[in-house]
Amino acid sequence: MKTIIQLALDILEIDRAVQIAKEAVKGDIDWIEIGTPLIKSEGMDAIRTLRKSFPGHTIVADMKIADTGSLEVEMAAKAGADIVMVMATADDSTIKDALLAARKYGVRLMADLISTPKPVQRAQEMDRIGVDIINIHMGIDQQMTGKTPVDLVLEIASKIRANIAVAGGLDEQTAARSVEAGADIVIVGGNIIRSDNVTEASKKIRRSVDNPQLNQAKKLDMDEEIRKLFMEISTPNISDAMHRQGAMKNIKPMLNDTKMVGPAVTVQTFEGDWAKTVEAIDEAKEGNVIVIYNGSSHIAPWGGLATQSSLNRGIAGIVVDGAVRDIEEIRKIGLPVFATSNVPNAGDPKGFGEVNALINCGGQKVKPGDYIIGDDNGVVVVPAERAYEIARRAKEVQKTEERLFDEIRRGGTLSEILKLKKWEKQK
Ligand SMILES: O=C([C@H](O)CO)[C@H](O)[C@H](O)COP(=O)(O)O
Repeated sequence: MKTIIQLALDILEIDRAVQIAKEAVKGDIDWIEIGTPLIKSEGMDAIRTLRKSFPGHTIVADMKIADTGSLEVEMAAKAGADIVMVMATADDSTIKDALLAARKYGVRLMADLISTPKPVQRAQEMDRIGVDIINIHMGIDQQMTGKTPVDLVLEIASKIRANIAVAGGLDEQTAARSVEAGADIVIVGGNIIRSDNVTEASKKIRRSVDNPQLNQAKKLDMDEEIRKLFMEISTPNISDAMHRQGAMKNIKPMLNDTKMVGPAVTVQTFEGDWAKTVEAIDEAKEGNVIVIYNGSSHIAPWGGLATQSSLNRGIAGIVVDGAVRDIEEIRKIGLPVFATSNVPNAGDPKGFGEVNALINCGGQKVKPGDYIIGDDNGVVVVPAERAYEIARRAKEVQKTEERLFDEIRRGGTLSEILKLKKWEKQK
């Protein structure tokens, strides 16, 4: 059986959803899902509109039914859905009643295993009850913490007869791996709908599910993946993902077109004392960012010789809450340096302070190992324990913006496209 690609329209505005679906259909997706956010935003009219716009396509309504199974299946079916989704965590009575309604109105029932405590056991129960499709699903928030549905597909596929769908941040590689593991339907949202070229993104998923053996890229370890993601995204993307936490105040790049990512080695020093700052270079490992609190914008604890030494050690960059000097040499060396100011004066190597203490830099707490990302906008710090999650969330911010840029380039303004007035806080 040909693998089915289900496009998940997790978008709030119906016009944008229809437009994105048109572009995705050109890229050969099969089923069109009205995502839960769209249903919540536009109600059953979203199903009606997509039914009318795509008469030849299978329409899936991600109702995430948790109760009153029969009533909600009936609503979605009458609005034009061919497949209706129910939560596998719902009570068996809800699932059974939803199934009866599905049979009555000639639609199929898909059970979503999202947040199910025992997914293998629950998948078997859904299968016994007679649900048509079982969706092995890691929710968008779960994905941000590194969870993926692919391994579960392999575990469940051999144990049930129902068709298997899989969802949860799928891209070309994970879609291909899911097909190899036994998925019949791959559900893709973000990696198509937030692309600035929806048709091409859909075609890529098509190619990968049709030839899954050709799409087995090497899996990166967690640190490699965090670094790769942070290199691809901007500090504004990260600030958005952190709800405006993490940006350092008054710290500016000393170079243009600069980009820096790495775990922190921290230095606490006192005005103009450059002993610990320079010793930190020898303690740091390749790829680290040295983050210094110095507290003076007039006496520099950092300059050209320290920058050259850092380059030799493979250090990724330097951040100083304080001044630096030898700016021409720093520019020539090309290593990313961020500071509050540049001045002619250096201090003395007195030896006060500490390497790898908890410090405050640019108004932000920084502990050793926290991720430091710098670019032409400034510097942000991401706590080590949230690095993967924030990198993933910031990537989603970037993808959303890329798509919006594309829509604005075609004409219109940001507030028109987002229907901003409609979403202002109601009094
Ligand atoms: O069902 C979904 C989610 O719970 C939001 O409603 C998504 O449609 C599903 O996860 C697919 O989207 P991506 O994970 O962005 O591919």
